Amino acid sequence: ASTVAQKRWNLSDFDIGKPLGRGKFGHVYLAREKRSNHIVALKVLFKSQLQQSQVEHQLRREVEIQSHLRNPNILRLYGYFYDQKRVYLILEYAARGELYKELQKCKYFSERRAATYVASLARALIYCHGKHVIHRDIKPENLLIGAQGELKIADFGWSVHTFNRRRTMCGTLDYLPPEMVESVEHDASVDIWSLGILCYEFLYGVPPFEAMEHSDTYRRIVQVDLKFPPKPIVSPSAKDLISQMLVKESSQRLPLHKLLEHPWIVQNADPSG
Ligand SMILES: Cn1ncc2ncnc(NCCc3cnc(NC(=O)Nc4cccc(C(F)(F)F)c4)s3)c21
Repeated sequence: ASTVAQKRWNLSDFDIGKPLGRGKFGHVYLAREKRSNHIVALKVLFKSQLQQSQVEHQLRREVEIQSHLRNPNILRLYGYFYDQKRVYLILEYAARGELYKELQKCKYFSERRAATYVASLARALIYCHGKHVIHRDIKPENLLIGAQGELKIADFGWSVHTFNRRRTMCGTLDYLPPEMVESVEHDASVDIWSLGILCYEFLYGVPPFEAMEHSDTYRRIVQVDLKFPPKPIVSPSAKDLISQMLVKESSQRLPLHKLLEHPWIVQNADPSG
């Protein structure tokens, strides 16, 4: 039988449902594939905008990379199709939506919830790095929540196979490690830095180097100006983990498999993830 990936899809294969969100390049809709009744998310991208931003090659790379990734904490990209004006991404549907909205609602997460998310992201990144893929854009906006509350990394639009490493700047600087902000060579340890930023933001509700001006954020990142506010109360063990991840020298950052053995993760993360 032909797998999902080989079928040539088109819009008439789907019933389109409610909008799920809108990104810079287009909107996402709930959709049902008519023959199988399979619920998916359909991201609609305008070719004109992709051409304007010269990102078509990134989209092709994303589709290529995603077609080889299978992990419970990585949102599946089942396939794509296009018509005259648009490109459509057929995506796994994450029933509990966007993590950043959940973080805004709760202000910050409990240590158990934060550690559970960080551990599942670490496992997903170990899987990606094992396939020589670095995501490079780990931030709350790219994280979704599945039906059982599990975290799913989405949007590999900035991911690369680790032999080519160039990247142009775009989007928030907050999650970028020093070597990317300074635009020098970088490797999989960039995702360890971003995971450290995320862990801080899960616990405090804001990323550690946030500042009013880009120039101030830039300076705080390259100086690793890491401060832990007195509120909310966060365990010393959590601060120890974050301090081992937000290290300027990329080779000195805590490796992801060591993160899974860190006491804060062992004592707080729910093993099911
Ligand atoms: C909101 N929401 N709620 C539930 C839910 N369930 C599933 N998905 C959702 N949202 C979509 C999440 C995405 C996954 N993969 C993406 N990929 C992408 O957007 N790629 C992409 C776009 C434009 C340009 C480029 C390029 F060219 F620069 F590379 C790359 S977006 C959901």
